[in-house]
Amino acid sequence: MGFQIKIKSEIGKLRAVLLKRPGKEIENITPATMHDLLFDDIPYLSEAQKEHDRFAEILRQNGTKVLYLDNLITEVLKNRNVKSNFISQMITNSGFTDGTTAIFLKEYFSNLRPNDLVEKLMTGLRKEEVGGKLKNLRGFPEIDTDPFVMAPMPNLYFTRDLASVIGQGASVSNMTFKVRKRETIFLEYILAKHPLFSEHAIPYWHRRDDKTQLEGGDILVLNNHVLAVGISQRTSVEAIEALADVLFKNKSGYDTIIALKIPKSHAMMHLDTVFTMVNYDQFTVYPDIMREYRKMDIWTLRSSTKGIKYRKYTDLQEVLKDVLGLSEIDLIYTGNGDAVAAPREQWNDGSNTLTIAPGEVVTYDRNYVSNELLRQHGIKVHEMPSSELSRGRGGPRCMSMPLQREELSQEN
Ligand SMILES: NC(=[NH2+])NCCC[C@H](N)C(=O)O
Repeated sequence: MGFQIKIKSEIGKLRAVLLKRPGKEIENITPATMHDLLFDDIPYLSEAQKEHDRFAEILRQNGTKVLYLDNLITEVLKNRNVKSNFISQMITNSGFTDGTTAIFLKEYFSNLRPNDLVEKLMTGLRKEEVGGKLKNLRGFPEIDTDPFVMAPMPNLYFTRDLASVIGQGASVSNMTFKVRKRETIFLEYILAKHPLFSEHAIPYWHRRDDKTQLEGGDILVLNNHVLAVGISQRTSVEAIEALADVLFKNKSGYDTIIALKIPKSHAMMHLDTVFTMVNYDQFTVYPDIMREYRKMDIWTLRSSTKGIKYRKYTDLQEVLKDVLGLSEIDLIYTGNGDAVAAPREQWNDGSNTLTIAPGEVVTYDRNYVSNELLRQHGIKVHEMPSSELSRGRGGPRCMSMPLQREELSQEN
């Protein structure tokens, strides 16, 4: 029943994807915490779930196998030893390295069935749920203003950021912000222990405890040997160097990285919020990332016998042509580059397309200017509802982690 993870492009027909349906963790966002939790508003959960279910349905209708993160981790945790190690890791990573709270939490979580354990960890653990039983200072409600002993993980529905499949290997992220750091533990256990994946040994290009900071939203697998990686709020230049080193020295198939510097801001936290690939020679791009016509800071890192070779570019179109060996590149601007529509639609992830086959994408319906433009450029657009999910600052690409795509017959 095992299958091999394999991603050799951004656009090959999407065969299998990992999603997380938003759950009760969303209801544990408050005005006081939303900023730290990386939200700009509090989504209405039941609508967000309906929107997400429609997303999954569009994917299934188009031949994609949809796997859910919570189901997979629940299956993994049926093994008692694995469950015990997993609980310890979650507790340590929640800041309880030792002492009576850690001991209490270990026992508390060990007594939960795998599905309840998963739900509780994702939703967060309230003081009042354990207060009476937690017989130390932490158990007193007055000890601080935080209602949680363990914080919720509302960003889990952005599965993209937790890991990326590159070729036939995986890069598990080291998340920038504390509130997202524990999310990757789920991924690490799923990839290492779930029977679906454990049949084929997975090479790792990056791991969650690697020192360098890297998130999946910054990685685009352009073809079978070229990656684009954002130098961003979430991915450091050191991480890109380390990734290049591992990919180039191992049999990854990857010999070229395009590193693109993007603004370090919340609206553009990852490369995929401003740049995605939708066809062999077509890309969406948010024009404001360019200083002037097509200009930005871009470097290529190429594998050579003397180590990594660097080249600086300033023209996005030129670097894409060079590296992909194409004579023309079609850049499709978010909001048609309009002074108002472009930033408005970028804010709601108008550039964050999930490509499900060459020239075929899933987008948010609210970005109607960008969607219309994509259609004018010959792209087939499947629109999904987006009032609530968009409040988390992520679109269809952020909400999906591709596990397997069909290889392209005509590799560029
Ligand atoms: N791949 C992406 N663009 N993901 C969007 C993540 C949004 C999330 N609220 C965060 O700030 O982390």
